[in-house]
Amino acid sequence: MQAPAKEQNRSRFYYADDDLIEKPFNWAQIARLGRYLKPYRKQLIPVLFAVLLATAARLLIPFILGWAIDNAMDGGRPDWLFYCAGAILALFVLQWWANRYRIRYMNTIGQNVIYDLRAELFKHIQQLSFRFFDKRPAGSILVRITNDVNAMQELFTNGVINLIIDMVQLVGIVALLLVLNFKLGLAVMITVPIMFVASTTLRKRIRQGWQAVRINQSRINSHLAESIQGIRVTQAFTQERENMEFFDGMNKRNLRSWNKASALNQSLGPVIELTSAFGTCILFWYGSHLIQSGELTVGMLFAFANYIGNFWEPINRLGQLYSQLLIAMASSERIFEFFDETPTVSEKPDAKELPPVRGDIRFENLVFEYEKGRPALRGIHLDVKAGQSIALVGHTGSGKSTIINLLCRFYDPVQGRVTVDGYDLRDVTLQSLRSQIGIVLQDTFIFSGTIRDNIRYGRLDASDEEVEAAAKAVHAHDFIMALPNGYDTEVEERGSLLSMGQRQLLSFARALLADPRILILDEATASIDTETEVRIQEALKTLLLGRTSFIIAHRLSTIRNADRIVVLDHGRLMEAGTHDELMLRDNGIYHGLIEAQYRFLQDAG
Ligand SMILES: Nc1ncnc2c1ncn2[C@@H]1O[C@H](COP(=O)(O)OP(=O)(O)OP(=O)(O)O)[C@@H](O)[C@H]1O
Repeated sequence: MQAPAKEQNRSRFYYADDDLIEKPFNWAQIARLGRYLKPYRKQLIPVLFAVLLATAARLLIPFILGWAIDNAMDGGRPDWLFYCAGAILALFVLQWWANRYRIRYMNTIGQNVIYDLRAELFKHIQQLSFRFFDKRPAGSILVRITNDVNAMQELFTNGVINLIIDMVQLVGIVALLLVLNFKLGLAVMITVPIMFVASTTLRKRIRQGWQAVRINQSRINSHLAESIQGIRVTQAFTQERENMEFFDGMNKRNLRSWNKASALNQSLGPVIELTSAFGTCILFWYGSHLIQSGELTVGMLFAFANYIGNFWEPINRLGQLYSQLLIAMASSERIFEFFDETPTVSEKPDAKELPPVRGDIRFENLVFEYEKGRPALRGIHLDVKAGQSIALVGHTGSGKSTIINLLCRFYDPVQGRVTVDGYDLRDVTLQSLRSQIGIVLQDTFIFSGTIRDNIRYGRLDASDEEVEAAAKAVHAHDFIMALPNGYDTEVEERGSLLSMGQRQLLSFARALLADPRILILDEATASIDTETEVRIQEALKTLLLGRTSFIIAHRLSTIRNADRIVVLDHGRLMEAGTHDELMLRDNGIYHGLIEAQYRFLQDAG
């Protein structure tokens, strides 16, 4: 199978951190994983006890059988056979009961561990700063929370306990073999080093095979997430075929890597089986010699053969467990990498609560860069009085959103500071700051749920009356009532069933309900009809009343209505003033921008 050339040429969905799974087996990581079991110590003790009980029962059965052959059958006491059969039956029942208990409780513990892990990971990711998300596509984050956590599930429900069962069984059998007949015990164990060498060389290749599988799967998932999120763009640009080809290439590569890893994995079994057959040959050859010399009974040879059968099984399974462990190690390493990520914007230990603000805001000589050496803001100085509305204007990439990002403290400035009512943002808690800032984004985020839920997102304890009052104030009530179930209409995820203007009005209602002193508005760029424009402008007036507001403005009407217009260019504040003041500067940037917009509108008309 040849992967399409297109896919091979591209490095899309290749993440530098995929390479991380090349790291070797790591005990520190196992210990770190073990910490997740710690809260369940008490439940683990009876499970371990059940494991011991089941193993002891299992190991006793061959001994009883051997004993029965020597003493009941050979020894001429066939009546003892009845008791032996009874004992074996009792041991089987005990083994069955202990296994049932173990499986049930271990599943619960495993699921609880996964629950804890997932919850902790989600909580942690929510706290991470914007910088973290700048570096990673949403798909790769998604893969970690779903795939990598799921990969751990098998480890915690079956892996850990099987490891313990196999170890206990192995140790038990070795001890029994040596006690029953030291010489024969040693002889059959000659095969162990052979098996060890054969399986360790295979193990490395198996591990690399599974690593390749995980990388390929993670890419497929990232591509899937991106494709589904961007399906509209794909269809609009009729890129389905090329997307399919690209996906097909990834899918084939995944299939190939899976087949290879799986074949390697399965080759371990026959190696073990061959070695175990060799062990059985030694057993019968050397065992019959020992019987002839009177050092071994037939019954004990029978017991030995049984133990040997039970001996290869855990060794074989340990090999499989090892690959499972490696898969889980790779996943856990990627999960821990997230856990080790600390928010770049963090609260000081002595951060104060920002009291209810008036809304005086100062940007003092603000310098900021997203990437070193590429300043996005170069010395911004701006004084905003409480209640003023500021329109931020400038070419794309001039730094408008960056000012907002710093005001919300999504990032910290490289130089200078931002103050609200005289408080440096770095001295107050994030919660007390952000809870007093309302943000209305250009791409209004509509969650799945009802219209009412979506407005209430602004203030969760708002009553139905308050929700409706907010909707009325921003003129959203009429269109909501025209929907099939009014306020209880379910909106699809991201509000795809609502128009752009309707989504804007909903987000205004949401912001009004939250009633923040400081409001940030990223105005939608999409053109809307004049009637909606008028409605939105009226809604805006209600929304902005008495708040300090920053509007990344695109519509002329919004810009003109602002108390002050701030013009940015390449991260510098170039002009500030009212519309009339700025229009007086014939060669000014603002003057140029407005002229250009008029010309555009005239041409379009
Ligand atoms: N997350 C980021 N990582 C790296 N660079 C960024 C990031 N966000 C913005 N930039 C860069 O910072 C500069 C300012 O960007 P900003 O988003 O503030 O511009 P803007 O004026 O809001 O543009 P637009 O009107 O297109 O939204 C640009 O050069 C941009 O490329």
